[in-house]
Amino acid sequence: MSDVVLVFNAGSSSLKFTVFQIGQNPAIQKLIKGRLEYDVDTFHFFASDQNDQLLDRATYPLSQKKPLEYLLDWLADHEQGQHNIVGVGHRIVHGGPDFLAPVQVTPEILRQLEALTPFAPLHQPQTLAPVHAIMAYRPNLLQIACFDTAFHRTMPEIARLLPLPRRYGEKGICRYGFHGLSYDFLTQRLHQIDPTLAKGRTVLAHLGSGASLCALKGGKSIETTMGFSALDGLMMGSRCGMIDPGVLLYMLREEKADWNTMVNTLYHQSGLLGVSGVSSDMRVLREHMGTEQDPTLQEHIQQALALSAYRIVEEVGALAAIMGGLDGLVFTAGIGEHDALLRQDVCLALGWLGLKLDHKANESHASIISSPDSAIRVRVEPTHEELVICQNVLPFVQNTP
Ligand SMILES: Nc1ncnc2c1ncn2[C@@H]1O[C@H](COP(=O)(O)OP(=O)(O)O)[C@@H](O)[C@H]1O
Ligand SMILES: CC(=O)OP(=O)(O)O
Ligand SMILES: [Mg+2]
Repeated sequence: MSDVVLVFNAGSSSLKFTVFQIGQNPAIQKLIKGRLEYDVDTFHFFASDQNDQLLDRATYPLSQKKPLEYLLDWLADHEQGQHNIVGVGHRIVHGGPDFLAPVQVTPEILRQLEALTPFAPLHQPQTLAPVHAIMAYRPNLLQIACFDTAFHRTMPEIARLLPLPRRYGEKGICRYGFHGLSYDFLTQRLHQIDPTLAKGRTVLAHLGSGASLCALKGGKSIETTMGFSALDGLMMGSRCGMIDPGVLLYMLREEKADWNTMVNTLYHQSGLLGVSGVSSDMRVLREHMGTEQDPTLQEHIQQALALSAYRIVEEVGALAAIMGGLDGLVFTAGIGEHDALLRQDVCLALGWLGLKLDHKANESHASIISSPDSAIRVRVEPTHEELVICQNVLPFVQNTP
């Protein structure tokens, strides 16, 4: 029987899970990887083995089965006494001002994490759901919470402050930053493959359904585009990103918008979806670009794609200014890893900084996509938040080899 760690990575568009075998050589080895995706009234389940071969897939109406219960039952069936789960690691989106490192979840800690829900009203319940499910299913299992906010604990005080009356800061209303598990992975990876970028002035670009940039200087986060909430910064799949607060005041006063309407508009109806009127999903937009017959829709899709790249360029410039220059740019997550056209739009617009794109390398999603004489090295690196979570669980597991 082998010892395994189960990792949950709950995001806005899916719940990813990985089963890692822990041992000596290698210390961490992926055994099973899978995800749950949600539609309006159905969920889809996928699982693959260590060689990425499909093990199982299923679709059920949400009225018939609860997705997390289905996943835990599937894992129990699949385990069949082969694996001993020694710990469960979770991506928790918000650690607030106090949780700056991974922590073992107890009922009291869980209450404290739930109390942070007003800071991340959509993400916090999503990322805590697997914790609740495991507590109900196997209450004695070791559970470790790993925080998206923790990597940004190195941001200077000035980057954390919001220019609001002091009483807001005293309530924890300040800038935190997110996607920290992904940035932690990329930083570790850069130390292995490109120490110059790991130690230099590098922008890490996590471009998925949620998207943000991190200014990494000397191996530490000194600034990031998300702030108090995961709504700030870049334009995203269905989130607006940074927006003039005057627009919110207009919605409140002129449209008499209530909290639900505001949340729905800003989190679910904006971004790529809002501007294109077609989809929040980059792949769908790229497909439509080639086939859309309606000229107005064509134009709207084009504008959504252009605005998305424009906002990235704007924010890379801002982070370069904060770091006093730019040595590297690293693209990651669903869009960053796979969408060569967006990378091209961003890199061409940054040509004034001396960035030179190697078009062939970019089109083939090579690891380095800048040309050798570029002043800025541009890389494409798959992220692996689950691995960082597993690493964080190991010190808590007693008798770890
Ligand atoms: N081959 C691809 N080309 C373009 N975009 C892609 C591709 N694969 C995934 N994406 C985009 O990546 C985004 C999802 O990124 P991901 O990192 O998986 O998000 P999350 O972790 O937030 O669920 C979606 O917009 C999706 O369309
Ligand atoms: C913090 C955040 O935006 O997460 P996700 O990308 O999973 O939505
Ligand atoms: Mg993600």
